[in-house]
Amino acid sequence: MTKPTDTNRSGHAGLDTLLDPLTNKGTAFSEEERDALDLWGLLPPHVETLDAQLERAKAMIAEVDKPIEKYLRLRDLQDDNEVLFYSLAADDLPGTLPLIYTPTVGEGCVEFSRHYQHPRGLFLTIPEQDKIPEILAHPRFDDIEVIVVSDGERILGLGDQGANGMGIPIGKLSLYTACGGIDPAKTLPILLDTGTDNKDRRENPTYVGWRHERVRGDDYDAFLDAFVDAVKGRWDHVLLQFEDFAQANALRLLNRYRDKLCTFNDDVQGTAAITAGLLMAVAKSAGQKLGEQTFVIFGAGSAGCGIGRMLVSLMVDEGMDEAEAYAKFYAIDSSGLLMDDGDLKDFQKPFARSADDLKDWDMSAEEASLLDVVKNAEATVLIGTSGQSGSFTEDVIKAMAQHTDRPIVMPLSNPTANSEAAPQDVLDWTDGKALVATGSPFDPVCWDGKEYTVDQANNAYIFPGVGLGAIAARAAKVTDAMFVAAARKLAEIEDTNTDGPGHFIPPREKLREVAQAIAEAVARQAVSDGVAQVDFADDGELSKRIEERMWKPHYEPSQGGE
Ligand SMILES: NC(=O)C1=CN([C@@H]2O[C@H](COP(=O)(O)OP(=O)(O)OC[C@H]3O[C@@H](n4cnc5c(N)ncnc54)[C@H](OP(=O)(O)O)[C@@H]3O)[C@@H](O)[C@H]2O)C=CC1
Ligand SMILES: CC(=O)C(=O)O
Ligand SMILES: [Mg+2]
Repeated sequence: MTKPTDTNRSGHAGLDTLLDPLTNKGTAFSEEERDALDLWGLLPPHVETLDAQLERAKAMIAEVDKPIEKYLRLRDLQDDNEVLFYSLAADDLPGTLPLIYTPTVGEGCVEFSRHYQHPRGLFLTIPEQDKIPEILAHPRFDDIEVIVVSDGERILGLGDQGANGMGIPIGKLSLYTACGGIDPAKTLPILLDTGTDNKDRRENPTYVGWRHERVRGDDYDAFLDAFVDAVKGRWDHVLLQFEDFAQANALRLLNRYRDKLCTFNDDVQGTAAITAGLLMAVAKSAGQKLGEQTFVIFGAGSAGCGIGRMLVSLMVDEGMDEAEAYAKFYAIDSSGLLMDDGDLKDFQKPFARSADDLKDWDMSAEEASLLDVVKNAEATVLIGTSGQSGSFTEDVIKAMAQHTDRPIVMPLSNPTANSEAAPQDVLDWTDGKALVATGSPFDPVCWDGKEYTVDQANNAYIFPGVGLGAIAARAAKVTDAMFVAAARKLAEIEDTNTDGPGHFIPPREKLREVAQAIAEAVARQAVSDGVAQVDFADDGELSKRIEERMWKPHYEPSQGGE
């Protein structure tokens, strides 16, 4: 998160080394290092290896039961010693991910203020807008390569968490390092504190954010512009990932900044790529085209419509006319099925249906429930990006199974409690016919006496690789084609297994290999799109350069030490 500086902050260089999580090795400082850094007395005498520290850290996490307690211990570890934290993540990625990421990170955000202790990342607030360039100018940020920024307004499916949303940029960047191999010293989480409309947060005595209603309109835009200008002015090249902005801002800000710097919106574009990648893998395994499916998107917001747009572009690549591809979709928001005479947002309009489309239905669009839409549209793919727990009910899922042998059900909302359905239920309701992928991790499901893991369709499969590829290529901007390249690569990686709920993307254990493979595809696409600002002699050099930049947790000899 921060770059160690040469400045002697506490007046004791050794103590500064211990207090900085990027340089601290704790009990692993050798005797020579203890001499050189004047650490004697500041540490217990026994010198440990990283492996021994790891065993102790694992035991410390294992001894508490609740995920939030494990999360808090892991966050403490990260703030104390990043090498040890990432060693632990590497040791058991599938086990660590649900703690440092969805679902537990959601609770971590809700509880963020109550547990706030250590500084990590930057809180930039509207009242201090003029100070942004000065704050970013500090030499400790010279080497930053990846920033994840949120304004905390749409944290997973948990709504406005204000400054508590900082847990998300921290969690996403932990995955950038654990999966994408980005050196933690080159990552910077940022929370733009523009107030919160969550009264519970604002009025809670422990709340650490700016106790002000959300600033909107021109003042919000001016603040965002000031921030983006400051980022552009500060670094020759940096990747800026927007995360968990509310619908009114997500796509709007993406369109505002996407041609100005290397930036993307993970909820819009990363989510689209994981969903499209998985659906392409399904189509490939069935020898079908995407265009043979009929899609219902339940939750026609940033993520849902982002998914729809990418699927349309892929169907057009398959040879379908664009209007015909849009006609494959039925999209629903909290007001119901999107209709062309309705009050729609611009990004929703291409997905709208006409009265003529519904002429054979027994009810009006206003009366049509999700069940009615699924039945009448004969949906084969049901995507949930609504944040509404349990909305894929038994009758909805059974209705799908009546007109397709292999209903594809994707309850993508996070965290787990907000999932539109539980995979075991979906399997039970369809006599094991449904293919299921969820946004948050679920326990393995059981069908016909066999246990199956469930694919996790989460943008964690995409953003670490896209980010790594974009910075390796020093991409001036992130093109849509780079996300399509990521989706296509994902679809290529894994041999699929159509048993039970299906298995179409690599398991979480392989997220680092996935990120590396995607990074190569993305960097290659950046070159062919003319946005790369470095040359690669050939594909081999591109792969080598990406592999070489992937940081692994290890201790460097400390200055003056061995
Ligand atoms: N698996 C993954 O990788 C990802 C999952 N997600 C998840 O997707 C969810 C939505 O995120 P995002 O798209 O950014 O949020 P948005 O607020 O942009 O979209 C939510 C959509 O759901 C609709 N909705 C809300 N309530 C209902 C309801 N009762 N019936 C029908 N539709 C409803 C909203 O309608 P309206 O606008 O009318 O309120 C809106 O269209 C979150 O839970 C998030 O965690 C997001 C990104 C990645
Ligand atoms: C995964 C993710 O980005 C979200 O739920 O917002
Ligand atoms: Mg998100």
